[in-house]
Amino acid sequence: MMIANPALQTPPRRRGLMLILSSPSGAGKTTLTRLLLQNRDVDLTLSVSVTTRARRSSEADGIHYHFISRDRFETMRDRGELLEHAEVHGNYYGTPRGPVDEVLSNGRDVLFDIDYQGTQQVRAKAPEDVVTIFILPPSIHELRSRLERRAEDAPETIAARLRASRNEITRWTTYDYVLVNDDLQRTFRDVLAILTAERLRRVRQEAATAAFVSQLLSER
Ligand SMILES: Nc1nc2c(ncn2[C@@H]2O[C@H](COP(=O)(O)OP(=O)(O)O)[C@@H](O)[C@H]2O)c(=O)[nH]1
Ligand SMILES: Nc1ncnc2c1ncn2[C@@H]1O[C@H](COP(=O)(O)OP(=O)(O)O)[C@@H](O)[C@H]1O
Repeated sequence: MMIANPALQTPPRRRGLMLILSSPSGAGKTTLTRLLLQNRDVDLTLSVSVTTRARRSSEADGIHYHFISRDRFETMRDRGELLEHAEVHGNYYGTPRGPVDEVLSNGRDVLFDIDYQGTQQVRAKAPEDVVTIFILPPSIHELRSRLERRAEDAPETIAARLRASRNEITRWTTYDYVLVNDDLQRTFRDVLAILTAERLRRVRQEAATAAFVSQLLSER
């Protein structure tokens, strides 16, 4: 006779993880993020940052960023509403804490497109739950071409981002994984492989596996 065990009918979900993508401007974070979010099997929720930079013509408020004033940013920061924040290329960027906490507490995973400063802050707060990937361009020449082809920024903005890219690139050593984004589909497959393996880590499956193992061991 089968005896229903209510604890096994609703196995605990694994811990949610935080997948962080960082790169110099133009290496391909936004493109990879779009591919990840478009894929129905991936099940990631994007953390939508607040920023004080001007909206690009391709961007929508509330989808790519929440575009806010400096005053509003400083209020959010001072009230502790940001999980992390940094000044990048002369603008403020930050991650609203509330939506991230909500997704993680439901056992789901959050995707972040943030810089190395923000990555350090999130890692310091939740070292066990963070998976970090740094995306490198195949060359500086290609990085410049991509920024120019994207044609979203003024020439002086592109020049400033290229100058900053040299410092950003040196941060690769602080990341768990480093990918050279030459062939986009290949990089995307590598990101998926990392995500799949990280989701399967024992520490993230501990509660569900313990419940399963006790069921296995109770079999006669
Ligand atoms: N620390 C931090 N960095 C962010 C956040 N949102 C975006 N960034 C980073 O800010 C930098 C500039 O982003 P963006 O203005 O969208 O330019 P792009 O990288 O050229 O697309 C990138 O390195 C982003 O990863 C955030 O909430 N926190
Ligand atoms: N692997 C790739 N090969 C060629 N072009 C790419 C590749 N990845 C991204 N791009 C292009 O490069 C430009 C910059 O990419 P984007 O994703 O906006 O970079 P980031 O978000 O890191 O600033 C975009 O026009 C994008 O279509």
